[in-house]
Amino acid sequence: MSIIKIALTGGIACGKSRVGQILSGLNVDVISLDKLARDVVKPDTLGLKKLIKYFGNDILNANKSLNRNTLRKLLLENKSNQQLIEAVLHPEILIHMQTAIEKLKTKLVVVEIPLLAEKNLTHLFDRVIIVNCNEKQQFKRLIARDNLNLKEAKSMIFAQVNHSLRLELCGKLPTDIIENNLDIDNLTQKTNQLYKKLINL
Ligand SMILES: CC(C)(COP(=O)(O)OP(=O)(O)OC[C@H]1O[C@@H](n2cnc3c(N)ncnc32)[C@H](O)[C@@H]1O)[C@@H](O)C(=O)NCCC(=O)NCCS
Ligand SMILES: Nc1ncnc2c1ncn2[C@@H]1O[C@H](COP(=O)(O)OP(=O)(O)OP(=O)(O)O)[C@@H](O)[C@H]1O
Repeated sequence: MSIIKIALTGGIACGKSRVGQILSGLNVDVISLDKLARDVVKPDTLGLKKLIKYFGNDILNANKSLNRNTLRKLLLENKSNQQLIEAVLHPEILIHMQTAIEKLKTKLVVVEIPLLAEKNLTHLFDRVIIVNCNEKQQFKRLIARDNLNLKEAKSMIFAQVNHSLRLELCGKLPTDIIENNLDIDNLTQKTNQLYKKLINL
């Protein structure tokens, strides 16, 4: 039987990685596309070379690694930068994802994929988990975690679709929603419950 591929998505800072960590602690294979996105821009990669070609050496730190703050600013500056960065990085990220999935021998894999709905990638998966939280929590968590100002936080949130559109765009896939507005214990409890459902599929 082929592996069940479950997309783990949701708005920025709503708690996808936390859910991924909890599932990973339950021995589920979890692949993070944010992590793969870092791998494809390591020094000397084709990904980083292409970004340098478009944006110049200003996107590098003194040690030649990618300055992620600078790339984030460029991405948020205008739509054409965002499209360019995504056109360079997404194909590489998706190849890495397929390779990682092919290596697995388990019953299911969870892929943390922030832009599932935005990039219309639902056809690559069998099911979806959407982690959602209210806007107040989302701002609070994003600002605290990434040390952004309110304007930057707003731009990151508005670079993505909102929850109802995300839900609509994932419409064809069986969907589980985790509402993450309370504490970590509550999130752990909800994730454990979902885990029991998923391993019995
Ligand atoms: C903009 C970058 C440099 C910011 O790096 P940083 O280390 O601060 O954040 P990190 O990579 O952990 O991403 C945090 C979150 O930002 C959001 N995000 C990232 N890229 C995008 C994007 N292109 N559009 C909308 N939201 C995005 C996601 O919710 C993601 O989980 C980085 O996210 C990036 O390289 N983005 C382009 C690649 C991409 O689209 N990645 C998304 C996963 S496929
Ligand atoms: N229930 C919760 N209570 C308190 N803090 C939380 C809760 N859930 C998540 N957080 C915190 O909020 C921040 C955002 O969570 P997380 O990194 O899991 O979000 P994400 O959806 O993966 O974000 P991104 O799209 O940026 O990758 C983190 O600092 C995390 O520890």
